[in-house]
Amino acid sequence: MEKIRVAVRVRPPVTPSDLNGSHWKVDDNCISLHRSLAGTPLPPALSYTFDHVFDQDCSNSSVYDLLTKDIIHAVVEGFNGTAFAYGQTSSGKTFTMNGSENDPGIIHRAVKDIFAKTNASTNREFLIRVSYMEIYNEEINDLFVVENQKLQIHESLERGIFVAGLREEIVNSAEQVLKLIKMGEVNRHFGETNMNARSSRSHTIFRMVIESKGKDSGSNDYSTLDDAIHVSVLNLVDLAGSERIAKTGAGGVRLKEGKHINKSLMILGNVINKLSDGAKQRGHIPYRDSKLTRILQPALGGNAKTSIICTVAPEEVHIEETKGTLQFASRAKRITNCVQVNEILTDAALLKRQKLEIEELRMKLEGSHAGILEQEILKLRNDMLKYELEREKLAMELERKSHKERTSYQGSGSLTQSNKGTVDSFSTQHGDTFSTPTFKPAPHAFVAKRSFHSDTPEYSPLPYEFGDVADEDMWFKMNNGFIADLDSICMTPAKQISSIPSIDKTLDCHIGNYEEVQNLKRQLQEAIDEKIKFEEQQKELLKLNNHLMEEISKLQKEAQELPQRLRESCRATNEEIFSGFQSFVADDKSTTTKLFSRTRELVMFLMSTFEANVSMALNGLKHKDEENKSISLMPSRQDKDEKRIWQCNNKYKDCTQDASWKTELSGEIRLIKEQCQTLEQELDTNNKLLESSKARVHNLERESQFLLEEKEDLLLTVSDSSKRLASLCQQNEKILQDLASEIQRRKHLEEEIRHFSIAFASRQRSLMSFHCDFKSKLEDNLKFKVHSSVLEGGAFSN
Ligand SMILES: Nc1ncnc2c1ncn2[C@@H]1O[C@H](COP(=O)(O)OP(=O)(O)OP(=O)(O)O)[C@@H](O)[C@H]1O
Repeated sequence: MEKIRVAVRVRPPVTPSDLNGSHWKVDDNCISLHRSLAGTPLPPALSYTFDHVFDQDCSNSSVYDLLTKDIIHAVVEGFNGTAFAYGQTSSGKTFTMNGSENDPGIIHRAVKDIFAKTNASTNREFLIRVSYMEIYNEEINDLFVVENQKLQIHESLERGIFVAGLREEIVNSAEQVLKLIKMGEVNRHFGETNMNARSSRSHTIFRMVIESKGKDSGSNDYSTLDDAIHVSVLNLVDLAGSERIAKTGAGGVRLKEGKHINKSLMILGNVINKLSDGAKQRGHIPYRDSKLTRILQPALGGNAKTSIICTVAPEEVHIEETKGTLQFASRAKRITNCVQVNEILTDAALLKRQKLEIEELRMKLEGSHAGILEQEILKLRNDMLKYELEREKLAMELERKSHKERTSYQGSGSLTQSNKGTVDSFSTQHGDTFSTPTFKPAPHAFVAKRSFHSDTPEYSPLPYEFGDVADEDMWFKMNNGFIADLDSICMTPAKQISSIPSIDKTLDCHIGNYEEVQNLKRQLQEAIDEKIKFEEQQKELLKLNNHLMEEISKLQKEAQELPQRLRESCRATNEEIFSGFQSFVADDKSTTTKLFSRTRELVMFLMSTFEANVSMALNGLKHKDEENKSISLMPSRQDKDEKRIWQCNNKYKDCTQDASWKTELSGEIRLIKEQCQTLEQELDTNNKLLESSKARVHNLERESQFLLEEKEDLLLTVSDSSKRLASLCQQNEKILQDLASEIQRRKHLEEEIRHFSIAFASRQRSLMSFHCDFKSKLEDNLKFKVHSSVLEGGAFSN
């Protein structure tokens, strides 16, 4: 987390006479109001502290070195950076950003510095692209290509927020960039106002995208990650200045520009206000309310190192604006950004990183569960070898003994019938003499693959019953194709092992078992890997889902706020117009006052109708045609005049009957003349007032036209937002479906792993029990042989 750096710069006074009369005092990093407006008391403790405060003697070079240089250097290292100038009109923003011939500004110095840094770098190579745009009357224009106008802002996961269609020039020297900037400046909107002979009428954003990657070292060392590509963006912004229409004397085009400038700066102020509230209280940040805040979104509370230079004018007339700028700067100071290097991993770098991760995971696994498993497998393998050796020993012993017997039988002739009977009866008693499962000689299907010799078959350890094995298919799969023909398992009549398996064969058998165990281990490892992969995928999908949910809730909130905002803006304009009227009309008894109060009523009516229409339109209701209401603007003047003439005529009739009618008549005529004159004068004034009110009505009409346009814009935004919302909902649903199916797959996989483990354990068990069986049978057999030889010995001696 990193705080936005904020500095204040005081411009030198325009006229030298103001030099000693500055109301602001700069003291180190502190600026304070030390003299109030003439005739007003000094407000208590109006003092502000910032990262830097530059007084009027400060040069652009100091501003750059102290405020921006570090950010520019960080941009070369892969961090995003933004520097912008904020302040009222004519306070010195353009001077700070662009500078002059003798004292180049921040943009010029940043460009030079970036190329000096990149050229000096020995271990990374760079690709630099530049673009230059302006936001004029809330439309984005490309300053490199005049035809590229009204560009749109888009957002994507890969590129973040970007302006579609903006020309980006690949550059390789500072001189080339400065030339391009000069070309761009020609297309920028400047205009003359009362405050500034060359006032910026648009916000400009000069952007440098710096990509870099490590120079190929040819090393295969996975511990270095130099293959990662850094992509950083530097925005150098010269904002248009806030202005009071009364001061700038703007009208026509300038007025329209001024309104757009003020509106977007007001939204910037709102964004800064919200961000300065702190993470908990801030709620929704209205970045989308203007193109400027949308483009600067990463710089305000996002992933960028940001510096703001707030420029102020020292003159007494600008005290209020200066206070406003300082308050803006104080709030901006509280904002923290979350800064990190922007890395893109190439395939090679990704491979390196993944190998490292795999290596780490393997080590972790080896250190935990896998180690235990491996040890268990080794122990089992040793036990198996031990059993095999014992079996061999017994078999050899048996063979030796039977060989001895055979030679003794051959020497002594055939057995007597009775002896034979004893042997047979023993055999019958035990079923098979050696009690080993052998195979029907004909189909010879069981354990075909594993047998090295058909006459000395090997045995596949069959589970006792399939109930022990969780899944039959899994068991067959595990058995590696050794399909058991269960019918073929039977106890054949006594069949002696003709020869003892050679040491080599036993070894082969061990190798076979070992390979099998290895194979199983590998399968197990693969299953675990796949499980981990699915878990990661699931995590990513969950992340994406959360992000989309956030977006949706943001859009919903915005859609809810729109009608309210529209209503507020209508009301504000209304109030502004009427307060203008109020100030215009001094005498509230004159005809003009009456006229204006009628006009006010009319406008109020128009505004409320407009407001109602807007809310109806926003609610999606159909506007019902209202009956035309005729409103008379003025009280009927004709009626009054007729009344007056009628009164005069009556008087005249009376007077003719009077003797002194002549004197009275002349007096009356004089009076009428005077009245006529007054009326004419009044008429004149009224005509003038009418003219001016016509002009005002015209202005009002223009205002309402603007409002209508704004309304249309807002409606368009609403419909766009709804469309986006719908598409986001669809996307979200799809992702949820994918997520569900992934979860299902994972469950299957886990189930399979479980079955596999059960089957594996059962197989181990059956192997062990087989060996125990085999061993006990051999021992029985040996005992029997010993017994029979004892018997035979007895018979012979008899
Ligand atoms: N620090 C400074 N030193 C010398 N002259 C300055 C300084 N700051 C501003 N000026 C001069 O003041 C005038 C107005 O400055 P500038 O055009 O930069 O203001 P601005 O804030 O960009 O205004 P606008 O918002 O209207 O574009 C220019 O003539 C400029 O040269």
